[in-house]
Amino acid sequence: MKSAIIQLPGLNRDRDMIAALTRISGIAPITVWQTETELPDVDLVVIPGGFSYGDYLRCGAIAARMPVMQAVAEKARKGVLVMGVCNGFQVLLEMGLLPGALMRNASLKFVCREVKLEVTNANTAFTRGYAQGQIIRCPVAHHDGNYFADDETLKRIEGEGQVAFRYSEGTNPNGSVNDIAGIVSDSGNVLGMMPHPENLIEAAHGGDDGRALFASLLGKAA
Ligand SMILES: NC(=O)CC[C@H](N)C(=O)O
Repeated sequence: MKSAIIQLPGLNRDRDMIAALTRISGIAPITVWQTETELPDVDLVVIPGGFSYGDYLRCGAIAARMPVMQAVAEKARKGVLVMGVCNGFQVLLEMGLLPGALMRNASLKFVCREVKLEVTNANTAFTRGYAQGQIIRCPVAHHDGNYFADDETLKRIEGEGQVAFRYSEGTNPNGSVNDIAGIVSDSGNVLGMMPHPENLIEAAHGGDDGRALFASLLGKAA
């Protein structure tokens, strides 16, 4: 599988994502700077986590308006897999590629800890390596992870199986409505999630529960 990683000033999880994709797919992703207007021919585009533009204005708002994002939106429209993790999720919401918004954590504090996630829909390109309802460990590190959507949108995404991951076992770290931790687009090829699966892929990380997500994308066993 060929992948591209978008790089923006202020991101800090891009190297972790590159390492995870390289480790699991055996092919290093192509890195694409924010000012590019075209993307290479790839199967997967990833917007990694961090603090693009210092989180000024709103997390992800400035990044969403950079030239490369039009190319990302075009790939999404064509059905190419697009994944945004943490700041990447915020960018995808700001671009309108996913519904809802991420607000300041209910605690008004930055949270950096491990949570439990339920794989709410194991029938997506990103989650098929997990069992339906499986509980996995995953780290989080953010201050704007409080997912919100209006009642109508919430009903739709819940009804259509667009909730991919939910915080479980009372570990919701940010006040997200319905414990939502990650969602897919109605077309199923765009995933946004706050937790960081790229930081739990091998023994040195203290576990490998994130591995199956990447393996799902590659059509490989975890
Ligand atoms: N780790 C991240 O990507 C953090 C995202 C964003 N800067 C926040 O704190 O909410």
